[in-house]
Amino acid sequence: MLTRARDDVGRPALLLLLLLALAPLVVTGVSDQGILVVAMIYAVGAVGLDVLTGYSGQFSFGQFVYFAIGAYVMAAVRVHAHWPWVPAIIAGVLAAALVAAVIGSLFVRLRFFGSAVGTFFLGAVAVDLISGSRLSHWTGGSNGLAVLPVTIGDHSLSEGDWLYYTVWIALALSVALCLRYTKVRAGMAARVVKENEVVAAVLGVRVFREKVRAQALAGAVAGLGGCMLALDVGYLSPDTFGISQSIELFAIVAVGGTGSIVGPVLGAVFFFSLVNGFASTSASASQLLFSLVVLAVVVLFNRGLYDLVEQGVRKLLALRGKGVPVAEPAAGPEAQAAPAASSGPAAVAGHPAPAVRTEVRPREARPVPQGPPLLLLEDIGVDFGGVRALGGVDLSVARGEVHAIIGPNGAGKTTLLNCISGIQPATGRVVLDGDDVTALPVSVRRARGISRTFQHPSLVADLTARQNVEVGAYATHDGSVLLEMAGLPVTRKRDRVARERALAALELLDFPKSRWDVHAGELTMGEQKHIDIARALANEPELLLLDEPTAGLGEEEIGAVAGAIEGVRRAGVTVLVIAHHVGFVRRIADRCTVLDFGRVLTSGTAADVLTDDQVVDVFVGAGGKS
Ligand SMILES: Nc1ncnc2c1ncn2[C@@H]1O[C@H](COP(=O)(O)OP(=O)(O)OP(=O)(O)O)[C@@H](O)[C@H]1O
Repeated sequence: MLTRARDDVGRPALLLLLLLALAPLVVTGVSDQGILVVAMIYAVGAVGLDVLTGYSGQFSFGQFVYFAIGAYVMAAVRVHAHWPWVPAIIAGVLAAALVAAVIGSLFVRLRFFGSAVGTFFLGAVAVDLISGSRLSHWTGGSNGLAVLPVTIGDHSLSEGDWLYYTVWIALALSVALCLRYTKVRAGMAARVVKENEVVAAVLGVRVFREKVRAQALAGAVAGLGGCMLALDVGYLSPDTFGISQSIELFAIVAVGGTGSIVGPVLGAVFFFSLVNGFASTSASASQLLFSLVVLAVVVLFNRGLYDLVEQGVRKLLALRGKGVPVAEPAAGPEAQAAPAASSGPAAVAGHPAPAVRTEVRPREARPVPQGPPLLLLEDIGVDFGGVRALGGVDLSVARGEVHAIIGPNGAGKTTLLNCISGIQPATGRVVLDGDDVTALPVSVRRARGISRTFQHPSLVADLTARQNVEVGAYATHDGSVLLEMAGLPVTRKRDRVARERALAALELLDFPKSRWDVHAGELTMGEQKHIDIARALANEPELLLLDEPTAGLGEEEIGAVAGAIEGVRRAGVTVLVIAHHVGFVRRIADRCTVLDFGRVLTSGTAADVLTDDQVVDVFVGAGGKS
C-alpha cells in the first residue's frame, strides 16, 4: 500500500511557486538558472506521476514516453504542418493524454509487477518508434528533429528569463491542474479507489474509468513537461528520452514526498541541485556521492522532504505559541483499518465520541414490520473451490425492518452480503422490491437502492469525515472530469446536492459537528464506523447492508452505533446487519436469521431466536456476548 495523500497543500504549493518565481533575483548565474529550468521541467512530470501514484494508487514506468510524445508532437506539427507554437503545445499535451488514456486502459487492471513490466516495455516500443524508420518522416528517426524557435516579439522562449518563466508557467499550470483534480469529485473518487477498489465500486465509483482518467491527467502533464524540454534543448533525438527519466521521476517523487503535489516540486529542485553540486567532482565520485545522498534522504526521511519541512514549520509555529499542534500522521490506511485498541470517548483526548444515547439494552417490544418483502433471497448458493460458503439460503426482509444476521465465524454472513450487493456472483435469486436484480452489476444495484458498509471502513485518511461521506453521496459518478475541474454550474449543482446529502446523513447519525472536518485518519474506530455508515446512507438507499458495524468497538461505542441504526430505521431505511454482539442484536433487531455452515439454522423475531436453545449453542457458545 502506498503512503497517504494530502489534501491541504494549496498554500505551500503557492509559496514554493512564488519562491521559484523570485529565484532568478538571487540565482543569477546562467548555468544555475539552467539547473532550475531542468528541475522545473522534471517537476512538471513528477507532479503528474504523483497524481498517478500518490492519489490514485497506480504505477507506471512510462512517464518518459509521454514526455517524448509531448515534445515530438509539438516539434513535428511546427516543422511539418507549420502550426503556431501555442496550438502545437496543446497538440503535444493532448496527444500525450490520449496515448496515456489508451495505454492506461490496457494496464489499469494489472497489479504492481504487471504495470512495471508493461510500462517498461511500452518505453522500449516508444524508443524504437522514435528512432526507427516507421515514423522517421515525422520524428527524423536517428537524425533527430529540430525544434523551431518560439518567440514573442523579439524574445526567444528557448533561452534566458523568457525560457525560465515559460517553464515556470507550465509548472504553475500543472500544479494548479493537479491540485484542482484532487479537490473535485473525480479526484476524491480516485483516492477511494486507491484505498480499496471494492469499496469504491460499492460507492458507485467506476473504478476503471477513474484510473484511466488519472492516467490521462498524468500523461497530459508529462506531455507539457516534454514540450518544455523541447523548448529547452532545441533539438530532439532518440537519446533525448529514456527509461532513466522515468526512474528519475520516481526518485524525485520519493525524495519530495508521495501524495503531496508540492513534494515532487521540492524533490525536483533538491534532486537537480544535488546533481549540479556534485558535477564538479570526478564522474565516478559524483555518481557515488549523489546516489548515497539520495539513498540517505529516502531512507531517513521516508515521508519525503515536504513532510520534513512541514513538521519543521509546525514545530516552529508551536514554539512561537501559535497553537498549531505538531500532528504525527497516522501510519497509513492499515492503521485506520485495524480495530482501535482503546475506543470510546477517551480514545481521542478532548474530542467527544459520537453521542451515546443509551447503553446497549433490549428495546421495548414493538410490532415487527409486515407487508411485502423489500428483499427476497431464494436459494442463494456460493462455492469457493471446495468450500460451500452458502448452501441454498432463503431470506425475506420486510420494508422498514432491522434484520440481524448472526452466526459463528465462517458461517457465510459476509458472503451473503456480498451476494446481495453484487460483489459476489451466486446461484439463486436476489429480488429487490419485486424486481430480480440477480444479474445486475454492483453499480446498478446501488442505483436501485442497495448500499453497504464493510467490516473495515476503508476511509480515505486525508479526507475529512465530511468529505468521505460526500464521496458516497453522488447518485452517480458519471460525467466529465474536465467540466468538474472547470467548476461549471451543472457540476457545482451536483456537488451541492452531494454536500447536502452528506450533511443530512451526518445529522441523521448524530455525528458531532466538531468532528465533521477532522481527517478520517484521526478519527477513533467508532467514529470511522459511523462515517462508513453515513457514507452508505448518503446515497439515500432503500436497503442498508451493514457488515459487523460493532466489530472492534467498546460497549459505549456499540451503544452509539445502535443509536445510529435506530435513527436510520426511523428514517424509513430497511437495515440488514451482521452482528456478533447479542445485546446489540436484542436492542436493534426486529427479526433475526441465524446462519451456520452456509445454511439458515433458524429465522424469526429477535426475542424468539435469541432464546432458542439451538441458537444459544451455536452462537453464544461460539463466542457471542450476552
Ligand atoms: N474469497 C474467498 N475465497 C475462498 N473462500 C472464501 C472466500 N471468502 C470466504 N470464504 C470462505 O467462505 C466461508 C464463509 O466466509 P464468510 O466470510 O462469509 O463467513 P462469515 O460468517 O462472514 O465469517 P466472519 O464472522 O468470520 O466474518 C468461510 O469458510 C471462508 O473461509
